[in-house]
Amino acid sequence: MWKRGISMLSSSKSRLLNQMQVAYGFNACQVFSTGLLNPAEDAVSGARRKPFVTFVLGGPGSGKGTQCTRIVNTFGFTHLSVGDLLRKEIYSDSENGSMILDTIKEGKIVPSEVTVKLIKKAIEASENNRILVDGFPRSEENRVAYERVGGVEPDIVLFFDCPKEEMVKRVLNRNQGRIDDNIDTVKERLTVFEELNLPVIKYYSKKGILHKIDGTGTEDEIFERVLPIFAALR
Ligand SMILES: Nc1ncnc2c1ncn2[C@@H]1O[C@H](COP(=O)(O)OP(=O)(O)O)[C@@H](O)[C@H]1O
Ligand SMILES: O=c1ccn([C@@H]2O[C@H](COP(=O)(O)OP(=O)(O)O)[C@@H](O)[C@H]2O)c(=O)[nH]1
Ligand SMILES: [Mg+2]
Repeated sequence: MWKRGISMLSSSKSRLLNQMQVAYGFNACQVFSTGLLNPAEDAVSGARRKPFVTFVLGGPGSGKGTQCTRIVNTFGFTHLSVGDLLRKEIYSDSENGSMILDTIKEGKIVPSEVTVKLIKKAIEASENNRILVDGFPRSEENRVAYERVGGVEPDIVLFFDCPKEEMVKRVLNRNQGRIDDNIDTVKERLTVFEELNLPVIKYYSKKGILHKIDGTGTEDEIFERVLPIFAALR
């Protein structure tokens, strides 16, 4: 399985992996053959192994999606952006489409039963056993609802810590035509983040699985802070 992943890497990514080998003393084969980041199926029994799940948290515009793309390209994870899953629902014939649209427009949180179902389905459909869940859970209620339905627990949680002013600047410059990238919605989203999402982050910190990452600086500088976290998973 890892061989297929490696063969898809472009030469620039291979270069990065080489740099990582020098910097952190490991190589791609070691990363992909580790006991933690192992193939999706047991070679002998064919049974599905528990995936290695990383939750990626941070305020709006903190750089979650950007850094997830880097992690996917370097470490072969599958990226599940929960915001993207919800946006897809809006444009499908889903009965929840207009409710989801209104909720996102207002900067509030979509009811857990909707989100949890979408995440569970996406994880189960993924043939990869290295998964990034980006942007969930956004509240303690989200977290508990997910645990209740037997969703896969995160092995680690990343938190991109970024000052509010920087997050606002990034969101207003995002330019992806998102209905929630405006000053009124972002203000509400920041309030929701502080009131409802920070307690979840605290919870994972107490559990000892949180990696708090300074989310300021260039994308490259931030990714340099992310690399050792995955390097340590050998
Ligand atoms: N380190 C950075 N410095 C400046 N802009 C960034 C940085 N990281 C991401 N961005 C830009 O900021 C915006 C928000 O980033 P994104 O990854 O979508 O954040 P999130 O998923 O946390 O909302 C995007 O337009 C992205 O290109
Ligand atoms: O678990 C989630 C993830 C997203 N959202 C909604 O989707 C919006 C956009 O989320 P996304 O993660 O795409 O935004 P980002 O933080 O990346 O800007 C949020 O403000 C919420 O309204 C939600 O309700 N639950
Ligand atoms: Mg995002």
